[in-house]
Amino acid sequence: MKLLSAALTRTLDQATIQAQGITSLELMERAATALFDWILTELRPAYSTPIHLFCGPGNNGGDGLALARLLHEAGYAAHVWLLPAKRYSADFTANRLRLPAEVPCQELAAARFPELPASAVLIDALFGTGLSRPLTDLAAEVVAHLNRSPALRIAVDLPSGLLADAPQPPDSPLVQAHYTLCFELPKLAFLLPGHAAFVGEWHTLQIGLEQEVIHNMAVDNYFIEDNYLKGCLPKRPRFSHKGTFGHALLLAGSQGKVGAAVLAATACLRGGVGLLTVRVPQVGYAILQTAVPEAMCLPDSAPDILTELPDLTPYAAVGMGPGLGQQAASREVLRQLLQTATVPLVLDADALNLLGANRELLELLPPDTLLTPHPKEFERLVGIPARHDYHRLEQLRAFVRQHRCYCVLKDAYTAVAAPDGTLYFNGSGNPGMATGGSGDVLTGLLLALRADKRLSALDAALLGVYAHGRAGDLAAQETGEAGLIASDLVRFIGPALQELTASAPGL
Ligand SMILES: NC(=O)C1=CN([C@@H]2O[C@H](COP(=O)(O)OP(=O)(O)OC[C@H]3O[C@@H](n4cnc5c(N)ncnc54)[C@H](OP(=O)(O)O)[C@@H]3O)[C@@H](O)[C@H]2O)[C@@H](O)CC1
Ligand SMILES: Nc1ncnc2c1ncn2[C@@H]1O[C@H](COP(=O)(O)OP(=O)(O)O)[C@@H](O)[C@H]1O
Ligand SMILES: [K+]
Repeated sequence: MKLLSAALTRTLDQATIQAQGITSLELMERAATALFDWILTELRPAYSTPIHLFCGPGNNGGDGLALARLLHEAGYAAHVWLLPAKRYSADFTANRLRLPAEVPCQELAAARFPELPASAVLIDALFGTGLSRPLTDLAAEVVAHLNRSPALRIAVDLPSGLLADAPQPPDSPLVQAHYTLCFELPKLAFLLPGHAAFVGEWHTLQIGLEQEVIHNMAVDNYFIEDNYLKGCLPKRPRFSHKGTFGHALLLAGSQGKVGAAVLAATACLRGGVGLLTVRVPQVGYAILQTAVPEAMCLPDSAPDILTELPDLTPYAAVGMGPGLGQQAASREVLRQLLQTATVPLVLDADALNLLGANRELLELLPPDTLLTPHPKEFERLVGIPARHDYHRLEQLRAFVRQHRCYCVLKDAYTAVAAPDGTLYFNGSGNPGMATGGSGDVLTGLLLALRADKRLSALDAALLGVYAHGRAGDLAAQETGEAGLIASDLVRFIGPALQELTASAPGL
């Protein structure tokens, strides 16, 4: 699913209007009807629930006015509050005129804000994608008033005050919505950590925008939908053998962190790898052989850290990093790996920290290497703290272009960056995954998918990131979010991958 800028959204509106031979007012009516349907099915308000709609001067306000009419016609208690302005959009005015006289409709004034008790529902239709500058004066006061209320706040299209695709000036007034309901496609702004407290839970409502036009739009941000990857993992051929799915090598673990190697190894096996060899220091040998009997173990000669790179000839992919530590000897193993590897690499955790601390190593990254930093590791990799969430995404694009690599920037909405700078945001997963070892599981899973020659680097990254989150969602159904631990993720990798597997055999 594409993520459109505000400008592209406007283009899409106009193209839909032309292609379908409808008026912009009819499109607004579709939007209002979709909002109305969602409110009725999801919130099921009582007829007596006061629904206060705060409407701005543009089409976002027009949506609010049309929704107020629909609610009133269905017997609900709609109250409209208008933000006075010098100019109003044509569709705002048309819907203002269509509002039945019985619907209470007043202009907002600083001295006359309505009381908004906990029992009320507030619809924020002040500003949407047309916001051109931060809110000030009366609009800012209204936003503060809405945020003070204990009532449920629902934002239409965007929480008012949020700029659609530009960084937010610090402390600018912003509605803190519990729900944000937008049309057809989500917005990039919803996926950024700094906006979570304002966007709340977001939903997309279908309003019949032209799919053909969306299809032809060039964008560099995508959202991975639930059904997008279904069937993308090739079915296993009947006569496959363990060589079909590749032999992976995992370099992981150090004194006190052998568990990271165990988690990554079990995840790699559950990810469908044919064979797995794990390189751990001596301290990890018995642990690994006991905890993961399916994996072969090739212990390093050093007692507590990795100091030697094994012969890479047998392996289809190599993963390095979980629990590694950052000793100089391990750095040299990483250097040798980068200099000699001719197969796909997956680098995580301390392998990334070593790259960040020894930036000359970045020049050695083989093309299509997959890196999986969390934001702090990413900051160490690029060496410059991001000024804001959009800046971090710019840094991410620049990084993958410069190093011709894939980078999985892990977060609530993990971004998979391809070497051409395209970003794919993942929506699966839940806060239960914010627990030690979740990232090690992802590394193991991605290593398995990179060892599978049937998958491209991009498909492996997208499938792995999505399946990791999906495993978290399946696990949380059993354990709850608080009780989820990384080994639960491993248990659900199989079911998550099964959902993504093609039903028919590939060629
Ligand atoms: N496909 C879709 O997605 C569909 C979208 N639809 C809806 O249209 C909405 C976009 O409507 P829109 O373009 O009229 O913009 P909107 O956000 O109402 O605001 C514009 C007004 O605000 C003003 N203004 C701006 N900044 C300001 C400030 N800081 N302080 C004060 N004023 C400020 C600005 O004035 P100006 O900047 O010109 O001075 C102008 O008057 C979209 O979010 C969705 O809800 C549906 O109807 C149909 C399908
Ligand atoms: N709130 C969340 N929603 C979805 N996924 C999450 C959330 N918090 C963490 N995750 C996922 O869990 C993993 C955590 O990785 P990482 O920070 O490297 O953990 P660790 O270093 O402990 O192994 C990432 O894949 C991240 O996307
Ligand atoms: K809004």
